[in-house]
Amino acid sequence: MTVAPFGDRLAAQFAAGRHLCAGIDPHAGLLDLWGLHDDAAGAERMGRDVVAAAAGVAACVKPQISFFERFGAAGFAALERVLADARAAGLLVIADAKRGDIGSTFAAYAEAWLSPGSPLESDALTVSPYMGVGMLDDADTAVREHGKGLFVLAATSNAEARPVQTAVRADGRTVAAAMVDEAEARNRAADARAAVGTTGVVLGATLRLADFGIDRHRAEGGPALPVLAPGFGHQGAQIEDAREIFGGLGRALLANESRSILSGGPGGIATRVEERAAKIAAALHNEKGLA
Ligand SMILES: O=C(O)c1cc(=O)[nH]c(=O)n1[C@@H]1O[C@H](COP(=O)(O)O)[C@@H](O)[C@H]1O
Repeated sequence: MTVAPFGDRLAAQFAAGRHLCAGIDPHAGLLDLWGLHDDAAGAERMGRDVVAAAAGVAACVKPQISFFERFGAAGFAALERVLADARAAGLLVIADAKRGDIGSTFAAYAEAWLSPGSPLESDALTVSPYMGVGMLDDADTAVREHGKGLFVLAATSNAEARPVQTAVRADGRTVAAAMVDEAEARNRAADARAAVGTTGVVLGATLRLADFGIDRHRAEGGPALPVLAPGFGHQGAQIEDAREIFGGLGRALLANESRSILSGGPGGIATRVEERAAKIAAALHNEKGLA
C-alpha cells in the first residue's frame, strides 16, 4: 500500500481546519491533579483521554516521551497503547523524543519511531540537530517511503537555548536560520511541487524570530515548511499573535498546547480541546487550508 507523504497528510488536516497539536505531557503534578497515580498506568490513562478528546478535533497529538520513559519498560508499554489509540483515531502522532546521532545510529532511531509496524510507530519525530542535519540523510529514503515526517529543532522556546541557536556560523547565518534553510532545501529537493513539505522545524511561539536571524518574510513558492510551534498557552504566547510571530513562515503551522489543556483536569477535557482548536483555527485558517 502506498502511503501519502507526511506533508500531504498534514495538508489534509489543515484543509479540514485542524491546526492544534495537543500535547500529552503527564507531569507528576498533572497526574495528581487528575486523581491518577504517578506511574505508567496513570500516564497511559491521561494519554488515552487526551487522544479521545483530540480525535477529529486536533490535527495531531504530541506525546512527550520523557514522561513515559520515567517508568522504564512499563512506561514504554503504556506509550505503545497511547500511540495505537491515536493512530486508530486518525490523529497524526508526533513523537517528541528529540533524537539525534551519527547517521547510521539516527537511522535506527527512525526505524524505532517511524517504521510501519514498529511498536512505537508514530508519524513524525522531533530531531535534535546538534550532530548536524546531514545525519538525516541515512534515514531519508525510509522516512519518505513510509510517509513519515521530521521536525528539526531550530529556535526553541527555552531561554537557555539562545546562545547556541543564535551563534553565527562561518557562512554568516545563525544556527537557527541555517536549520530553517536546510529543512526548506530538503523539501524542495524531495518534491518542489508539494503543497507542504515533509521535513519541518520547531520554532518557539514565545520568540522574536528576528532575534535568531530568521527572516519571516518569505516569498511563496516551494512546499510550505511544517512548523511545530510550542509556547502557546502555559508558556504565554497568544494564538492571536501567530501571524505577527511567524509571518510567511507560518503557512503550515501546528500550534502545540500541553499544560494549558491538561491543567483543567480530566473533567471537560473534550470541551477544552474543542475550544482551543476552534480558537486556533479562527486565528490561523485561510481559504487554502494553510495557516
Ligand atoms: O519540541 C518541542 O515540542 C518543544 C520545543 C520547544 O522549543 N519548547 C517546548 O516547550 N517544547 C515542548 O512542547 C511542550 C510544551 O508544553 P506546554 O508548555 O505545557 O504547552 C513540551 O512537551 C516541551 O517539551
